[in-house]
Amino acid sequence: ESENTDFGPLVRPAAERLAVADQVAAAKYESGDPVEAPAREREVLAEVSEHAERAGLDPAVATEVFRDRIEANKLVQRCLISRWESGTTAPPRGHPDMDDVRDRTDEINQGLLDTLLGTKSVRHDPGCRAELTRTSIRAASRLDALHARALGRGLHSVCR
Ligand SMILES: O=C(O)C(=O)C[C@]1(C(=O)O)C=C[C@@H](O)C=C1
Repeated sequence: ESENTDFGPLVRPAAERLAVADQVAAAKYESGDPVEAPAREREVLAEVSEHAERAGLDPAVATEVFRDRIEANKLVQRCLISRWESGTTAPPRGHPDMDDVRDRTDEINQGLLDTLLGTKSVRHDPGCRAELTRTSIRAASRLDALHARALGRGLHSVCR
């Protein structure tokens, strides 16, 4: 079966964004900063909205999709940090620089926006939900349970 479904380019960077959540969690675990970073969220969403507008994508739609990505990201961070705090799993030893991690997130966001534009017609197709589910199940098989769940959460509003 082909990997190359219409949603592949949308689901892959979503999974990649969640891998970055581990790094964000490690940095916050170390610094004690809260998972929630409202100023950064506003910055991300303003950027998304502006880029969407320029690309001819409904900014409200793009914002909704990215709010889900952010929620998924926070789900992973909260869960990992509580595991590390409770000693369920050993905390990471090192952590990356937060600015580097956010630069990486910006790159992924840009790629995601491009694919949102490229998947406009399939996202409006009545078969969207089924096809999206198929693609995400395949991608989730390479993830642990937490990231698989978060992947689903992050894709809530992809289908119109
Ligand atoms: O940059 C961060 O601090 C993150 O945790 C990432 C992220 C995001 O997904 O873009 C998620 C939660 C924060 O509230 C802000 C942004």
